[in-house]
Amino acid sequence: MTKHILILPGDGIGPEITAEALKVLECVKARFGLAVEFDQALVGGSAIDAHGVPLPDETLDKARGADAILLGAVGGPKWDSLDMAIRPEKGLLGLRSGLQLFGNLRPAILYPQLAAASTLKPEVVSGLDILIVRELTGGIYFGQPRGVRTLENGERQGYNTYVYSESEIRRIGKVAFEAARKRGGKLCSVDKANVLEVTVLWREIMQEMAKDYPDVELSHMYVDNAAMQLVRAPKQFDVMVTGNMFGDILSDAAAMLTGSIGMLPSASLDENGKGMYEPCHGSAPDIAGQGIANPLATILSAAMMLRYSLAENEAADAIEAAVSRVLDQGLRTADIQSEGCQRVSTREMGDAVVAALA
Ligand SMILES: NC(=O)C1=CN([C@@H]2O[C@H](COP(=O)(O)OP(=O)(O)OC[C@H]3O[C@@H](n4cnc5c(N)ncnc54)[C@H](O)[C@@H]3O)[C@@H](O)[C@H]2O)C=CC1
Ligand SMILES: CC(C)CC(=O)C(=O)O
Ligand SMILES: [Mg+2]
Repeated sequence: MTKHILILPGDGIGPEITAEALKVLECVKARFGLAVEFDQALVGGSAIDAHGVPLPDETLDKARGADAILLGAVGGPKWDSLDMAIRPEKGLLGLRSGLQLFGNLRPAILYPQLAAASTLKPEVVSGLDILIVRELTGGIYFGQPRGVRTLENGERQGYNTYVYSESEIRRIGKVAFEAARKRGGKLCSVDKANVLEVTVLWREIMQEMAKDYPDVELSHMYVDNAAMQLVRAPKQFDVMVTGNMFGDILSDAAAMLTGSIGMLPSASLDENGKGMYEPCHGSAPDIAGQGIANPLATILSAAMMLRYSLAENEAADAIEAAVSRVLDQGLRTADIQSEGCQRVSTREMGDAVVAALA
């Protein structure tokens, strides 16, 4: 049966990088005879410009009907960033919550060819392969009440609510424990249980769940220490599980260990394995339109999509091997450039991956 993939290019570098991922997907479709069809829709600023809203009903309907979604990135200085992303009913967060994509997998893997691009010394980072499991549809990004209010003394006050229910913690815990079981058997739960009650509950539930996973070694770490440990000795981690905001921040930090945020893919999954796949970075307005963005995080997200939502493991493996081959050839976009390597554009990088696949 034909599978339907919805591509949401978004804004800024989004259209540039998704175009390269689509070329790669078309190539594996032909090579492996995949029964997939592609459709596109607007989200973010491009949707505001066309329809006045960041998440048009048509886009949400198409997303609901698709077997998997590949997203570039949304946002930019032209649009109100809260409209774009943060208000739960809108934009990217509306898409994530509307589809119940609570399980965000963000693998931070250092390709050995990029050791020189990492911000850490080779001996600290070589062989790095960690998985950050981030809760994606709850926590402070969604908690109510939220807003800006005027106090009696006339001063304005901004407020948000950090809330997690037990069931939300359990379902992300399950994703993390299962992932740890399949990988190195180590899970570090990151919280701020010395200050925030919500994360005291988070820690308690992780401890309870650990009884069902005797093969997984569970540890706990406060988020401030976790940020420090990530840049001090990242290989101590195997799987990390944390809430929405902490995971957002820690994964950007982890990105630099791999050389660039342009290398970090992600999968956002619902309970049945339906998913949206996107690079961890944003729309990079500072480099949009210049043809210099790194498309590899999006191409690697497409590989995750084939593996997790379409069960096309061979095609996914082929894409990942092609990315590795291109790096072997010394081809680098600006963000991962190092001495002796050949600088290529976004399009040239996409073309090189396609050539490596052939
Ligand atoms: N998933 C999404 O759609 C996300 C959207 N955003 C939105 O993106 C806009 C920009 O946000 P920023 O905080 O600047 O984060 P950003 O991730 O877009 O950019 C941060 C830095 O990384 C660089 N960068 C990002 N992706 C790159 C790539 N593929 N190749 C080379 N360099 C890359 C950018 O040039 C910039 O210097 C904002 O409107 C923000 O709300 C931010 C994060 C995620
Ligand atoms: C709207 C933001 C939460 C997007 C973001 O920074 C992310 O998902 O990494
Ligand atoms: Mg982020």
